[in-house]
Amino acid sequence: MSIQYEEPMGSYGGESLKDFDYGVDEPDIEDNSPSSDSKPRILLMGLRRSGKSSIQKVVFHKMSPNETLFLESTNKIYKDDISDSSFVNFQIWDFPGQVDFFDPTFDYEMIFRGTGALIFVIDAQDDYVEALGRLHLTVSRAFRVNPDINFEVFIHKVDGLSDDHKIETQRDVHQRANDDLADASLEKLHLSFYLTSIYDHSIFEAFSKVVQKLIPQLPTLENLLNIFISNSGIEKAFLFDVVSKIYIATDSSPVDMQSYELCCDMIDVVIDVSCIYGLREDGSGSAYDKESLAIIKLNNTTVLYLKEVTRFLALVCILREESFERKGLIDYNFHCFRKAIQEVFEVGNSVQRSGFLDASPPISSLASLKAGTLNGTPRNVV
Ligand SMILES: Nc1nc2c(ncn2[C@@H]2O[C@H](COP(=O)(O)OP(=O)(O)OP(=O)(O)O)[C@@H](O)[C@H]2O)c(=O)[nH]1
Repeated sequence: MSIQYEEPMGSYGGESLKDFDYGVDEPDIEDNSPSSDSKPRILLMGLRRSGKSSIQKVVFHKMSPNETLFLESTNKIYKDDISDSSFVNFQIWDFPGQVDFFDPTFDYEMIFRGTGALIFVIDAQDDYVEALGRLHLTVSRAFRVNPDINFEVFIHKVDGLSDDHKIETQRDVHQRANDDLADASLEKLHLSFYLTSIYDHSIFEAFSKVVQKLIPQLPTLENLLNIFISNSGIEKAFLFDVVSKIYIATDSSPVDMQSYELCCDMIDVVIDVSCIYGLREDGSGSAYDKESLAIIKLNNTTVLYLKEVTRFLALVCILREESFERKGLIDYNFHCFRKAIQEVFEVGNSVQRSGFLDASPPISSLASLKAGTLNGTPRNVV
């Protein structure tokens, strides 16, 4: 395997990678600023010790899974503002395991009204009968307050289960949870199930899917990625949020876990090397900036290609070595792709300011992206 850096990369402002994260925990749920109201809210709920805080720390704060063994029990709602990127712009609320809906000081109506997704975490290594009862109580209450919430169930800690046991557990949880909903005449309430563990990439994959459902621009992003890869001879492309390694969009070909893991590993390698060798003498600079770019050639004729798209997003592509010979074309198409993404941001920001969310495709950049085709000479179409 050879790693090639075409441009030097800086550092995350002199901090070690672990110190670089989205924000700080605020042990306070009172925040009535208009900006925080407009951000989608993701709730992490579930029984005590099911793994909620571990998920939040591993995905968004670079905590290593082993360190979660020492996490103390959460006793307040922790609000985490993930707002440094325009696309991944939300808050995560980590609930203590023992939330009591009958406690008059717990204003669940207010909380559910502003919620985009509710993640209910079930410990698959434990007896989950009590968790299923709690899941039913939680989602039925939330659904009555806000039927637009996406309900996501993480069947968590599956690292301790055999493959057969995983599938059996998922089937059983799915069946029982939906039977409970049917008994309560709540068939319209849709639950999505994921098998997760903090010890592998499954938690990042699951979180990616949860976050994607909250991105109104998703169809536009997918469309742009489809056009980009088909005109550039690329097999698979992911648009990554670099810090969390959540992929916020990919082209419409199926995602296989190995490709996703490979791309995640590439981001880790690039950022780690950049943190160590990319700093200026005085320690200033950034590990990820607009010059960030890396090419990794694997020994099976596959090339991994990473390029900066915005301050927080990177495009990571998987392609064959022979397609990479047309690097000029790929770079030209990438240039158009990046421009289109910037237009999506601009549209997103302006409609958000006017209080209306829509995702119209940025026509001009799409046109020029189509213009640089695999077999032709890149040219500009206005
Ligand atoms: N094996 C395994 N253990 C996990 C996983 N995720 C979390 N844990 C462990 O589960 C324990 C409880 O994790 P926490 O994140 O504190 O659980 P919590 O749901 O936030 O707990 P409360 O704050 O009490 O509600 C810790 O010892 C974690 O190391 C996982 O995917 N696999």
